[in-house]
Amino acid sequence: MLSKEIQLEVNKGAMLPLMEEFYTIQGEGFHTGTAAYFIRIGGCDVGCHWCDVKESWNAEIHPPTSIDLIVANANKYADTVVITGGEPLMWDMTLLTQRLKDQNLKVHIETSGAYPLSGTWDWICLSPKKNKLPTETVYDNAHELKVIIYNKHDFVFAEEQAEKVNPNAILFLQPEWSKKEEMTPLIVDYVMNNPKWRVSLQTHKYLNIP
Ligand SMILES: C[S@@+](CC[C@H](N)C(=O)[O-])C[C@H]1O[C@@H](n2cnc3c(N)ncnc32)[C@H](O)[C@@H]1O
Ligand SMILES: Nc1nc2[nH]cc(C(=O)O)c2c(=O)[nH]1
Ligand code: SF4
Ligand SMILES: [Mg+2]
Repeated sequence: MLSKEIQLEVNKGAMLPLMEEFYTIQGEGFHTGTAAYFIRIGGCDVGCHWCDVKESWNAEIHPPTSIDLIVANANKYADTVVITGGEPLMWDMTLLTQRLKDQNLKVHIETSGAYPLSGTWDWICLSPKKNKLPTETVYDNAHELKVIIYNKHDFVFAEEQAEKVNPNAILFLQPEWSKKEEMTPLIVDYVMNNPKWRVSLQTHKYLNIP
């Protein structure tokens, strides 16, 4: 249990349950191949059975950390910060993104969109999940839509999500890691037949980097 004081700071978004921070190469989606400082915030209740960071789900095991400390660390690295999780939009992102932007950092988010949009973002990567669909504000503001393909039905889900997202969003299909041998060839065929989509791979896993 957090003390009342710390709980109030977390509610304001002045402290956040920080799981890890690391400087790496963005492995996925539109910005693949570019250096970025990743900030992983704990807490997620979406429950994807194939999630590759299940250790992030329980916010209570990740220490509430002041955003001043998070920003000071981020500022030492590249000019781009990626906020991920867990599900970062479970928390109020207003203060964290303001402080990062005050340092002239570009601020990106990886989100399922399952919670209302908070914060000011240079890039929003929306990766919708069937269990808990995105809110309207995230569909309207996403810069990219990245749908994970675990089985054939996920192509149908991907088309439904493409109908809901704003028309400027760039569309990606990304194989679920454990099914990649089976799904990647289907994605390749799908993109050739439906060229509004692009392929996204988890390239950091091939590069053996975080
Ligand atoms: C771990 S999630 C954290 C951010 C947010 N909760 C979300 O789902 O977008 C980061 C990205 O990894 C993707 N992802 C998670 N597990 C994966 C897996 N096993 N294979 C492929 N992509 C995966 C998610 O869809 C999301 O785009
Ligand atoms: N290198 C690298 N790129 C990523 N892109 C999205 C990631 C995430 O977990 O949100 C991720 C990650 O965990 N590592
Ligand atoms: S929404 Fe993201 S963090 Fe949450 S379970 Fe799904 S992939 Fe994992
Ligand atoms: Mg990851």
